[in-house]
Amino acid sequence: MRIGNGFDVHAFGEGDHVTLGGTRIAHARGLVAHSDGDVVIHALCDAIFGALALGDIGKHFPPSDQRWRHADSRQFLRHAASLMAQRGYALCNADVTVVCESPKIGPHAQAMRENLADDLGCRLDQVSIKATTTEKLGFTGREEGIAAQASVLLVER
Ligand SMILES: Nc1ccn([C@@H]2O[C@H](COP(=O)(O)O)[C@@H](O)[C@H]2O)c(=O)n1
Ligand SMILES: C[C@@]1(CO)OP(=O)(O)OP(=O)(O)OC[C@H]1O
Repeated sequence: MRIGNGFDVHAFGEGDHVTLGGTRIAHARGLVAHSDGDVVIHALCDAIFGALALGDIGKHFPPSDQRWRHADSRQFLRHAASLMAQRGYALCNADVTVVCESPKIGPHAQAMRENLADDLGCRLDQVSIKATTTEKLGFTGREEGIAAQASVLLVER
């Protein structure tokens, strides 16, 4: 059994939507990133890479590599899932907390879980998405960006 955790932040910038957990959510601002800025998937990838002691997302998909410019982060998650399987592990469960005042995540949580379960090749009940504000405190409270934190447990196949 192996445990991993991941954390990611992206700042708000110009745009009319954010992509979280592979789900496009209309919003007054976008997220500044090399890829699509999907903090949910980036945190989840880092949790998986961490559990496998395989470094972090920037090692696998360097921000200096133009291939990942505006990339769909779901391909990062599918890659992490394939490395997990190659090394003889399967996901027991993943739990993600999204931290932002807005957008509200609740109405999109089911769609996000479905995307993540598809990419991870697991059941829906193995993937949890939660959200919290920081009660207007700190950078998320000032709506300067979105943070996500992920935990995973991997089991031998
Ligand atoms: N971006 C968010 C933030 C929160 N939620 C939901 O609201 C509940 C209350 O949030 P608090 O920060 O006041 O505890 C939280 O438990 C989530 O269900 C959300 O959907 N999107
Ligand atoms: C995802 C990558 C891809 O180049 O770039 P960003 O979209 O900027 O996201 P970050 O969370 O900073 O992780 C680093 C990179 O791997």
